[in-house]
Amino acid sequence: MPEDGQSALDREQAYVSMLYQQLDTMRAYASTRLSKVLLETGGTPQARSERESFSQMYAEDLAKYDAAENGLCFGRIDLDDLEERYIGRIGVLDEKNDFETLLLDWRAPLARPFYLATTAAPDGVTRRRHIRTRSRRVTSINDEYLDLDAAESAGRIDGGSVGTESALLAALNAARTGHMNDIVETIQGEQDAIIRSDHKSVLVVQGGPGTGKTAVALHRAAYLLYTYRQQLAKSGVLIIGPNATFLDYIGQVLPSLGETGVLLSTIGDLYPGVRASREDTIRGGELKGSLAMIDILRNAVRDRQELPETAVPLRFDSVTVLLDRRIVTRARGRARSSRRPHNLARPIFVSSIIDSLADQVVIALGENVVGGANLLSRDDIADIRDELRSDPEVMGAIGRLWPELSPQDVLIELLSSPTRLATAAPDLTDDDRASLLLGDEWSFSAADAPLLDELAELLGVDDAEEKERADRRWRAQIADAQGALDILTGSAPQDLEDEVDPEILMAYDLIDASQLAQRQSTGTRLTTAERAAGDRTWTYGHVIVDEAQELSELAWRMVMRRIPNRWITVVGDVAQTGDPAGTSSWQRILEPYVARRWKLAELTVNYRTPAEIMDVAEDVLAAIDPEATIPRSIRNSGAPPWVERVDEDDLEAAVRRHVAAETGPGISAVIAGHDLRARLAGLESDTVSVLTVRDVKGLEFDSVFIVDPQHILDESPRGMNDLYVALTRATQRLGVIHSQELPAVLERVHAVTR
Ligand SMILES: Nc1ncnc2c1ncn2[C@@H]1O[C@H](COP(=O)(O)OP(=O)(O)OP(=O)(O)O)[C@@H](O)[C@H]1O
Repeated sequence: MPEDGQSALDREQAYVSMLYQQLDTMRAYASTRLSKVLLETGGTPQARSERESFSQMYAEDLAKYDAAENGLCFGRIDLDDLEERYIGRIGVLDEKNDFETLLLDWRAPLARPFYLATTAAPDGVTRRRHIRTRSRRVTSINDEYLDLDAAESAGRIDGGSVGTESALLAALNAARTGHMNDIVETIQGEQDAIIRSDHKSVLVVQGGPGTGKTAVALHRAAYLLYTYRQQLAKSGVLIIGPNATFLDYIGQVLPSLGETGVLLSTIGDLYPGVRASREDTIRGGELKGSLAMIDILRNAVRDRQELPETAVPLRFDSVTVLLDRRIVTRARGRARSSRRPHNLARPIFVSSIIDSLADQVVIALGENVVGGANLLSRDDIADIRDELRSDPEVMGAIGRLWPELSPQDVLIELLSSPTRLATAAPDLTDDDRASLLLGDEWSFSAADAPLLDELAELLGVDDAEEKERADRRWRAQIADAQGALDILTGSAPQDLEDEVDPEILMAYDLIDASQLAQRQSTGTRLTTAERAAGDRTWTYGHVIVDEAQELSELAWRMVMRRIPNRWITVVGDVAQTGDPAGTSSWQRILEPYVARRWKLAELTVNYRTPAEIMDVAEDVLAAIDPEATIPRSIRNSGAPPWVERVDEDDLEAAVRRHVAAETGPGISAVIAGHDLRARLAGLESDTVSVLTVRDVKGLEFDSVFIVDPQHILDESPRGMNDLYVALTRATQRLGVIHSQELPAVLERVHAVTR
């Protein structure tokens, strides 16, 4: 007998309530265990370290349960063998009933037909049910029948109090909040294939605006962490986004999926200890991202390996030695021919100079004292070298010729000195060099981070002393652990002392001192993401680059250093490239790293922007690339884009009027060129942002107002791409307000002037 809407709702409510009860039980268990572990004190070092890993595990479980609270269960599939599978944010098992599955984690292979089954390829699924909940209450259900028999035997496919709007359209039409939501309930087939792709090299996800590239990238991170947990928990996953606003916008998605072990960063913040706080000029940023910078930086480092203009006399003991060009040239040649990075080649330079100076001392002593030089033993000469090495004047003079350098020092000095820059970059024009110079403000821009990273490679870190200290610390830790094990063994029952019962395991049988020391030190360590963030040489298990078209060639080198296994998901749209240093071809950018061994996956449906707006955007896309195809919009909004011309003086008032007319729920953006943005900043409020195109990359708003689009075109060599990005940010409404001529590519908006 067909199930009516109300009884279907009641039935699902009963099931969902049972799942929440299970969730409460799981939560109570984790919380009790956590408090118990936290209350315990003392015990052996091993017990302490076990407690720490348990408390971390229970805390993570609790965070996962909290994240699953909203929309715990959102779907169900019925299979033709009458099996029913409920799909949700986490897996729930029935502990009292042979660990039977009550709820499948959306990432589990058995949950996959929920996303993939279609009427053409039902994959055994007869019905897919979307279950929508608010708090713990089931508010509606929406069924799709994948085979006709099942539809007919159900009598009514949709109707009554059962959901009347598909879950996908409901999600797409919802007012925006300024934070991205997860899409686990409505992942589409072409997206699912990418999220679960088992491709182990570079996977490029190319798709037009609004096709869900970012959503897919984030869900792929969650899927990979779930599927390859062992492998990725230690090395971590890095997600790179275009700017801090964007990272804030997507920041909640992974925690809502119960995943915390991911580092989100911009390129500008990827170099540890440096925060980008300055903006380059367009030409400056473009140059900084180009491969030409590698030679310039190499020259800048070589420029710091100096020869003295005239010989430097140095007083040592009773003699004077000369640090002359010949000695320094030879030492520099030796150090350079070692092909080591600057700081690591420095000891070779220093040794060579010390040897030459020691020779001079020996000769001078021979001249001063009868038979002096011959009287010196090998040990005496070694002492002379040691003394020269500890002489501040001598070491100061050597240090000025081949100083120990940090990437920050080299970059600041290069970009603040026209002379140094001219020496390092003789091939650049005067204008280009001027575009690189810092002026009065000595701070870093986003494009400086890859330069610092490049310099860190050219300079190397002479960490021999730090390593020696770490070694000493490690040996001390092992000695402590050994002591702890000795005490444990010493406290074994007396009657076992003489004849240890081979059946009774002693501490030594279970763990040796170095393992114990390791456990103790990992117990106090930071999370994987925190450790990775502070370590320039960290290599990740997987890297996801979003808005990847914006990365410069040097930024790619920086990313690739962090992922030697090349397991990368690259997400972007070459038609949206705004940065002049960005890319218009995936092959060109990836070739040096993986040749042609990368795979392309395409997304073709636009979930964000209504068809009316995409009609306008299509003309702009054709101007960027006549061959490109625009993604198909999944819905119409019924609100055609409009345009209004006003006098220059009325511009601000007109924008204010339109913004004020937005009274419904949701958020708006006013998008303008750089200078205009500053003029319009006063319009900002909780629901209105005034932004440049660079700032709106990857974001979306219910309503978008573009002000004087000609400004946007004029402002950058990639102005047309910027306009395309601006046009495709709206989920509902688009308006253009202008005082300058309207660009010809926007004629279609003209046609619908209101
Ligand atoms: N399967 C889906 N179910 C529900 N919403 C979806 C789905 N796919 C995408 N969306 C929504 O569509 C909007 C656009 O997605 P997203 O920002 O990931 O697109 P994008 O391709 O990265 O866009 P752009 O290149 O313009 O930045 C978001 O609001 C996202 O939540």
